[in-house]
Amino acid sequence: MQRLLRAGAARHIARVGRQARRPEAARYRSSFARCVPISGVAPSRTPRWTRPFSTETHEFKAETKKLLDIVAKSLYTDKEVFIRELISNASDACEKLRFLQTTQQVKDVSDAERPLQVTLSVNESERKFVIEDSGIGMTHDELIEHLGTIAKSGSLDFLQRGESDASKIIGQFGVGFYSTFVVADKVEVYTKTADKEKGEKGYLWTSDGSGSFTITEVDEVPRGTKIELTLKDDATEFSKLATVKKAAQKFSSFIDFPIYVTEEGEPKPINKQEALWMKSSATEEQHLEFFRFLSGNSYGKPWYTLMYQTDAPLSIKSCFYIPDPDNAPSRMFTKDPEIGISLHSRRVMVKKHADGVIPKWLHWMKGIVDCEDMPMNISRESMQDTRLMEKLSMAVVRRILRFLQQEAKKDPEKYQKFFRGYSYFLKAGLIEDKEGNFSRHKDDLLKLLRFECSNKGKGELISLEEYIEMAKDGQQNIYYFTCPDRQTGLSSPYMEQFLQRQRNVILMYEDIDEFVVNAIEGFKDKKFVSVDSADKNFELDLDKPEEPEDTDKRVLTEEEQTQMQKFIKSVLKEKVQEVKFSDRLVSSPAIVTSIITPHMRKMMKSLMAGKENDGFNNIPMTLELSPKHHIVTTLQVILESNEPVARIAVEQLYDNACIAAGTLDDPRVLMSRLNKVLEMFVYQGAGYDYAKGEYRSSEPKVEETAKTSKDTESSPESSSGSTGPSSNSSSKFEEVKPQ
Ligand SMILES: Nc1ncnc2c1ncn2[C@@H]1O[C@H](COP(=O)(O)OP(=O)(O)OP(=O)(O)O)[C@@H](O)[C@H]1O
Repeated sequence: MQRLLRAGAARHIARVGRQARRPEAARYRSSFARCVPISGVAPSRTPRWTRPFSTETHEFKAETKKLLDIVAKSLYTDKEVFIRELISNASDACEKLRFLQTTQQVKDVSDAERPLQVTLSVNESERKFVIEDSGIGMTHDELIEHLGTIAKSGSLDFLQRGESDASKIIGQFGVGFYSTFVVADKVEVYTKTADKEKGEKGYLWTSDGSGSFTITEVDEVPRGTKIELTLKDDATEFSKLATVKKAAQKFSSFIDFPIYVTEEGEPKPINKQEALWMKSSATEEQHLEFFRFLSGNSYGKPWYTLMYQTDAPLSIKSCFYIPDPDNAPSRMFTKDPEIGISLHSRRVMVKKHADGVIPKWLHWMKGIVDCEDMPMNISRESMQDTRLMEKLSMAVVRRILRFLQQEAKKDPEKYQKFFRGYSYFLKAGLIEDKEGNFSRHKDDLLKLLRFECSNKGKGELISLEEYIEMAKDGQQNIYYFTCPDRQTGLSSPYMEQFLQRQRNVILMYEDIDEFVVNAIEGFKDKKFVSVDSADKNFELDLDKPEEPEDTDKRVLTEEEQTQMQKFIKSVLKEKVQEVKFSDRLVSSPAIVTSIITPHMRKMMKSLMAGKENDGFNNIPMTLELSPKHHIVTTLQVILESNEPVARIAVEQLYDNACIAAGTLDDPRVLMSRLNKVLEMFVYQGAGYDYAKGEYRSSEPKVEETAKTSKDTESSPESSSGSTGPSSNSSSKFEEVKPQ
C-alpha cells in the first residue's frame, strides 16, 4: 500500500515536472493581465460581469505598523533585498502547492493546467515592478492573516534593538513581504487560492504602507499571487529590466521552479533549477552561493561545509553549512527557534523547518536533507513515520558531530573559534539529548567540548580527552571549577591544594556548565568532581600534601579541635550543619561546602528569586577549617580568654568563606561588623591593649573621649571617627571590649 502511494506521488511529481518542461513561450500566458478589480481601484479593462463588489478597509495591527516603519527606515541601503524576499515567497507558494497536491491534501486545484512558475516584469514608464506566481495563493481570510499581521512574535522586539540589526533579520523573522514598502509607495496584491474547496474568488489587497490596507473582490484572477509595486521616486531603478534581471538572477539560482523575466513581451528563463545537494560534489563557489541563498543573505560565507550522501541505513543526500561563529545566534532569541535545515524527499520540500530530524540545539545550521525513504505526508501521529524520522535524525546528527570532530583535529585553531561561538548550543545539546534522546549523542558531543584549565595558560582550550591524557597516574576524577573568570577561579581557596599539587582543574565559565556536569556525570571512566564540592572521593584521590618540614608550626590537637567545633557551632547555630577540620586548605583558614556546589546554590537562588520557600537557603552547609592556619590556631587561644572577640572572629571567618564561595548575596550585611573589626584594628594601632582594656603606657592617651562617648549617638561610621574605642551600648564593640 505504502509503495502504491509512493508510486502515485512519483507519477504526480513527474507530471508536474513535464508541465514545467513544456516550451516556455507556449505555456506562458500572463493570466494576471486579465484580472480586473471591480470597485475601489480603477479597472484596467471592462469586467466580464459587473456585480458591485465593495472594498473593505482594515487597519494593520499596531505591532505591524511599527514594524513597517522600522523596516522601511532600516533597509534604505540594501533596497534590492525586497526582490529576494518576493522571489522566496513566490517559490514557497509554489512549493506549498506542489506538496499539497502530491500528498493529495488539495484535490481539486484551480487552473490545474497552469504550470508552477514565477515571472517578473517591469514597466519603466509607469514605474512598475511586478512579480507573479502560480502557487498556493490566498483566500480572503488568509490575506488578512498573512499580510496584516507579523508572522512571528518577537520580531518587533528584535528589530527595535537597533537599526543596524534590522537588515540582517529581514527574512528570518517573517517580515519579508513588508520590505516592499521600502521601495514602493503603493503595493497591490492580486491573489486566488489554489484549493477550489476553499473558494474560487480572487481578491485585490492594496496598501500604501501607512496605517491600513483594503481588500476588494476581483474578477478573473488566476490561481496564485501577483504583486504589483508602484515604485517610489528614489527606487525607480527597479522598474529597469537590467537591474531587475541582475538581482533576480542573483537570488534565484537554487529555486526549484522556473523563474522568468519578461523581455520584449516574452518570458525569458533566468535560473537553472539546481539541486546542489543531489550532486555528488560542488565547488566552493557553488557552496557559497547556496549558503547565501539558504541564509537569505547576500553576504557571509560558511565556516564549515559538509556534503553528506549515503545509502544506508537510509538513502540520504544532504548539504550542511555552519555560519560564521561571529554571527552565532544570541541565546536570548533561541527559546523557540526555527530549524534552519529543510527536509526534502526527491527534491520536493516536505518540511521547511526540519524539526523532528534536526534537534533544536542545532537550529542555527543551514542546509537541506533529502531522504527518498521519507513519505511526503509524514505525520506525527504515525509511529512508522516517527521511527523513520528518528532514524534519519540519528544518522544525520551523528554525521554532523563526527564531521566536527574531524575538523577539530584537522585545524584546532579554526575549530576553537567555532567552539567559542557555539559552545552554549553544544552544551545545551548534551542536556536536551539526555532528556529527549536517551543521551545517544553524549559521547560525540563530549568530544567536542573545550575548556580552559589551571595547568595551561589563559585562552588555551583543551578537550576532555586531552585532560585525561594530562592527568596524573591513578587520578579517578575530572576536577572542575565553575567560576566567573580565570582570575577569580585561580585565587579561590577551593583551588589552593590543586594549584599546590599541580593537579589540573577544568575551569568552567558558562552558567550552563554546572547543569551539563550534573546531567552527564562523567566522561570515559572518570567522574566529574567539583573542587568546591564536599565529595569524599576528592580527598582520597589527591596526593598527600608536600609540605616543608616545619616542626614549630602549631597544629590543633584533637581535643582543641573538638572544643573549637563546639564553640563555632554555638556561634553560627543553624547557619552550618557541621564544623570540621580538613587538610584541603593551604593558605586560607576556612571554606564552606555542601551537597550542591556553592555556584549551583547561587544559580538556583537567583532562579528562584522572589518565590517563597526557595529551600536553597536551608541546604545544610559545612564549615571546613584548616587545623594549621595561624588564624585558626590563634583563635583557639582566645576562645576562653576573650570570648567576645572570638565570636566576632568566627562570624567573620564564616562570612569570608561565603564570600570566597560566591554565595554571599549582599556584602552590605557585613558592614556593621566590618566597621567594628576596623575600629579594633585602628585602636590596636593607636596602642590600645585589648587584653588590659587600656592604652599601653608609651602610647598617647586618647581614652578620655572614648570613655565619655557612652552617651553619644554612635553609628559604626561615627564610632570610627572617635578618639577611643566605641562604647555605644548598641554597638557590638561593647561586647568585645576587654572587661
Ligand atoms: N506569493 C505568495 N503566495 C502565497 N502566500 C504568500 C505569498 N507571499 C506571502 N505570502 C503569505 O504571507 C506570509 C507572510 O510573508 P512574509 O514574507 O512577510 O513572511 P514569511 O515568508 O512567512 O517569513 P520568511 O520571510 O521568514 O520566510 C507568508 O507566510 C505567506 O503565508
